[in-house]
Amino acid sequence: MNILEVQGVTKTFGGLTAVNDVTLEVPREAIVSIIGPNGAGKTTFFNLVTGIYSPDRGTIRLDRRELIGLRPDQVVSAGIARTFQNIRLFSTMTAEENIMVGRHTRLRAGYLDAVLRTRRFHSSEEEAREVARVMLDFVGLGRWRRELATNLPYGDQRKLEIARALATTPKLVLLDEPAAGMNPRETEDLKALIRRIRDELGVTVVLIEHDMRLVMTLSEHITVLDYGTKISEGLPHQVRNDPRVMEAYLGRGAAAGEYGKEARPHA
Ligand SMILES: Nc1ncnc2c1ncn2[C@@H]1O[C@H](COP(=O)(O)OP(=O)(O)OP(=O)(O)O)[C@@H](O)[C@H]1O
Repeated sequence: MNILEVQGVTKTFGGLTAVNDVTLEVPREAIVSIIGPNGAGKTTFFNLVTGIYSPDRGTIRLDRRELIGLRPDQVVSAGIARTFQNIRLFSTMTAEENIMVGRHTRLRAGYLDAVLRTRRFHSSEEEAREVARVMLDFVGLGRWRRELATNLPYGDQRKLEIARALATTPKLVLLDEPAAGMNPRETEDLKALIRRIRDELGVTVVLIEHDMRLVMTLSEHITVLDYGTKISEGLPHQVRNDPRVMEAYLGRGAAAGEYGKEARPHA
């Protein structure tokens, strides 16, 4: 069964159609990716799913519940967490505090519920601290608990953001370019972490990513956007060999030089 069903969403900014009639179905406990050249509409798509923007048309359902019209915090409560393309940590707070501030939504039954039920907490702060501890351990940052976020190595800061998202006990997590700026070793670590998020926590993962090696080895399904439109989707090898996808990437490479959008052959 699909956990997320997006049907025909469109979002325009003035004259620009950033997302054009996009349909996407994400099976429960899948790891899927959205790829496409710069400006293809990927982040806008995440912003639509998370309630930052409202689409002009279309429907977005999480477990059959319509999300359009919900505020971003209500979308989090409904079960969707995300990370951002650029690191958005509070640099003057510790790793632990960064997770505690993210966790203001109600605790639902989920992987944390099982851990927390075995203990009695005297305050919600104590409980939030325990959640932070569990999530830091899960992403392998237990030793950085009391360290300022800004002092963590770059790859660990990105993991901290993931831990913060997971602390809201989502059903679905959206990761916007999680490997951006990572070295190959950090990227390998990240890949293992994303698999564990799905395998051990049962959380469905949708990622936007430019690192094609990561995308091709991690994703069970890939959707390709170009100029806001879905131009291809399928298994990694199907997408990799799709001439429309190659053309989109090569065309956009050319667009960075002399060619404008109009000069570029359309997929
Ligand atoms: N708030 C906004 N107002 C106006 N235009 C916007 C807004 N947000 C996005 N756009 C435009 O929509 C298009 C899609 O942008 P978006 O950031 O979704 O692309 P992307 O695929 O995530 O790109 P990248 O890979 O570079 O992050 C771009 O042309 C962008 O300039």
